[in-house]
Amino acid sequence: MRLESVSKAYGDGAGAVTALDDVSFEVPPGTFTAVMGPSGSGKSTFLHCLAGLDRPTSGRVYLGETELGGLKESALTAVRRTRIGYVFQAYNLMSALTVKQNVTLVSRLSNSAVDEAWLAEILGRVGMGEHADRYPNQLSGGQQQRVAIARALLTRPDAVLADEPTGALDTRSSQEVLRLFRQIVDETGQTVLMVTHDPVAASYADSVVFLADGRLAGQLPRPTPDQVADRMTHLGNW
Ligand SMILES: Nc1ncnc2c1ncn2[C@@H]1O[C@H](COP(=O)(O)OP(=O)(O)OP(=O)(O)O)[C@@H](O)[C@H]1O
Repeated sequence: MRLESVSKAYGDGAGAVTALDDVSFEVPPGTFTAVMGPSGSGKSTFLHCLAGLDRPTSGRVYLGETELGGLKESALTAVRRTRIGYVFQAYNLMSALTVKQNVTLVSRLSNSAVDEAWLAEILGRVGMGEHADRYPNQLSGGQQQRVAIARALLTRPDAVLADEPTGALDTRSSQEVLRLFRQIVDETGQTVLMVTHDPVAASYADSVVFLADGRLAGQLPRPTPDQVADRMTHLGNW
């Protein structure tokens, strides 16, 4: 995944806000990257542009060789549905559906056949194999987030993009989710990109990219929580 000179402005005239300002960045395939920066620095916009959820005002976004800006809406929807998995802070599970039904909902809505063996493997991988018939309100926050991760993995996406996936979780559940992301990268070679405010969460990544005022403000390979916290302190309020 790659951003080339991407800028994104919201609104126009005197009220315009520049959320991203000429950002170029490549997410190396098969790695775990964390995105950090002060509140309002453009982290979610960065993730949304990479994910094709938001179209940049200028610049180009590539997923592999595919330039997302060149795609018609229907083709972009297909890329979003099959090649990218999303995980959000609020797990966004349907309360009336079981774990298994939640994980397969999008496939069933698009009339795609569900590979039961693959579904079982994915549920096992996120540690939810024994809870496949439970409803979300019978699960802890960490378990619900692991269901959301299983849902993101169902189409065997090239990349999983996560916006504050541990923001609502306690320390132990956060650890489970972060270990799972680490495992996805190390064992399947998929790419994970995660926006976070938490230096400990960021330290699970191979590298941290920092944003400030919509611009790239450095990168930290093999981060430790202390190094990340130190960088963030120098970037301002967070
Ligand atoms: N839909 C929108 N309309 C107008 N302005 C927006 C919109 N989305 C984001 N912005 C503005 O763009 C800037 C960057 O926002 P963004 O959500 O990307 O930052 P962030 O780093 O993810 O913030 P936070 O850590 O608080 O979630 C902010 O000034 C924000 O107010």
